[in-house]
Amino acid sequence: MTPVQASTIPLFMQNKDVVVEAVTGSGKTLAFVIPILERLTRRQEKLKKHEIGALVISPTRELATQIHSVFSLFLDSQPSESESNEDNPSSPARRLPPALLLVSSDKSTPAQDVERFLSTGSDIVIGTPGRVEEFLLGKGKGVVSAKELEVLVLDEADRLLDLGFQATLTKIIAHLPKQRRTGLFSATMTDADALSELVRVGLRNPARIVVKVQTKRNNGKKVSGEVIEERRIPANLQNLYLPCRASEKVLQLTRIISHELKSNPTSRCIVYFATCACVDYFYRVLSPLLPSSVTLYSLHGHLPPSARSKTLSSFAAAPSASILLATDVAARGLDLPDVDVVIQFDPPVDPKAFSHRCGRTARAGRKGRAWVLLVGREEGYVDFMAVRKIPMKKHAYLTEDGSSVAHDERPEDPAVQPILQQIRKTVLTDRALHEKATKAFVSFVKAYSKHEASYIFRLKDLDLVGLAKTFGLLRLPRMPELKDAEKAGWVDADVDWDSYAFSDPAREAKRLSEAEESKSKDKAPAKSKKPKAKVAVAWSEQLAKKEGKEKRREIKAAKRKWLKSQQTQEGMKRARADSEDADDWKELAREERMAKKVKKGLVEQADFDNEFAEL
Ligand SMILES: Nc1ncnc2c1ncn2[C@@H]1O[C@H](COP(=O)(O)OP(=O)(O)OP(=O)(O)O)[C@@H](O)[C@H]1O
Repeated sequence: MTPVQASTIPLFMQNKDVVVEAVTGSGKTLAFVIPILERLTRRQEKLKKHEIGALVISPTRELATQIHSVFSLFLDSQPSESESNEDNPSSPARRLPPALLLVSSDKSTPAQDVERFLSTGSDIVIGTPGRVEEFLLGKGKGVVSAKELEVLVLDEADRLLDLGFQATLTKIIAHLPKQRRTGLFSATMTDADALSELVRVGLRNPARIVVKVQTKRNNGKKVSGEVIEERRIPANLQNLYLPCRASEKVLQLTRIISHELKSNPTSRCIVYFATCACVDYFYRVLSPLLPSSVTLYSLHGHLPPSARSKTLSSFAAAPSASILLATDVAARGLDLPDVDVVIQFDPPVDPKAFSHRCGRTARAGRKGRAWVLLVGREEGYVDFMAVRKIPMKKHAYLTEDGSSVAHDERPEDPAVQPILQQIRKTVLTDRALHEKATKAFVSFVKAYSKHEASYIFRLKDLDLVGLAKTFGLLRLPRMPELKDAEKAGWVDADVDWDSYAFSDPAREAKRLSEAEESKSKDKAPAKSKKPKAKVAVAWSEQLAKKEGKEKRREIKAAKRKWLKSQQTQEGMKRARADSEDADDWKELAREERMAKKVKKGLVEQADFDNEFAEL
């Protein structure tokens, strides 16, 4: 057993509630899987077909799926009931039915989940909060019985609570019997978290298990020469930060990858980006910048569930040099085999995610290396993390020939321009890439403004022009943050915007017909540019119009109020951030289009104000 298993399993078996904090990759999953199996196989009475005996809730579908497969390893290899009795007639152990997985998927609806449950009679249920709620209190209400439930486990408990699932969890817990064992597991159950959340999730007199990692560190000063350092990351993890300019981030990313591949040509690596749009974009433009042996994969929350599952299994099975570009959807819990390197293009918005991201490597005693790129005053993050017992070591800037130089006082790397040209060359092959680039850039800036360590990550310090270079933008997007920014060193790409085409024929045809339409509108007699003459409107119609406007205003106000109330649930806000980004983006584009029409006199200012003043 690993240390966390040796300390947790006996306590969980002895009717103790547990709160377990142990570093990533230390074996927490088996620390609850084994007691659950032990308890259920040793029950005096077999559970009835509609009864469940154990429930495991996890924050993401990927993680729930992984936990389900760990249970399946045991459940699929049980001897048949007659076999086990022949071997050991006195053994009370009984055969358990397959475990049930409840996650959102494009293959199964909540109603089908209940049907599956009734056909298999599962004793163990694993799922994400929404689907579990639906199973116990929605479609499965009155069908599924939790009366005999013995164990509840909340895996990545701090994340579940951060994500704003409190209300859902409270409802689920209220539905479970009080005589049960509850376990909270995570690598980041800090004291404050644990204590405040314990009450909420209804643990009773829990045992707190904290497995610490201690390493010997030579401080070079004392005579004894060695001090013991406590850290919240695995002992075999080499945790590095690399300072560079904003304009050099992609360059350094590619050089780190090449550097790693040089020492291990079959390296597997995960690169974390801030948003789904960034993953989507860099997945399309990074390939030509990397050695041809590398295969890229992308994983983020906007991909359909089936695509996410397929990517994960292909990456896990990939025989050689493979790189997974991901958002924090892949930060926690995933036990991907032999990941050697983790690179963070940018530290995560939630500082807790930092150690989880790093922890996808150096698992179960294996070695691993994690890198994070830091720009300017972001170096303050190193001290910020050190206080949280996550030490980092500085790595010098990587040069073209693979050697490294000190970052301080260094002029911008001359390779920035060639790499910018190379990315632009790729972007120019498809107009859709230009859209993706702009969207990724804007989403990055928005995500940056949401960093929880806001005194380190300040929007006003962000070198937007440098960043635009690293993203390989063709031109700077129109956004308020860039209005007063210093533009020295920026040159728009030389693009013929009229002929710059989408590679998708349908999109290109649409673009051309729209361009044609707007050309013919421009050629139309000037009368179309004149403001529309006011037509006398009956007072009843005016009233109806006014009422309509008021109603719309009310709806918007209610929407704003609702949004505000949601924003109080910090985590939920973050979870939605990406999709909101997309909506905001659309809304901004619409606003810009209408503003142009106002300028041309095609739309009245009052109508514009009515539409957008409240946004
Ligand atoms: N006793 C053991 N001996 C050897 N390997 C083990 C043992 N227990 C677990 N492992 C392996 O260690 C790896 C990490 O385990 P697990 O995924 O449970 O870590 P974790 O602590 O939950 O990590 P995270 O916090 O990242 O979720 C897995 O591949 C697992 O199979």
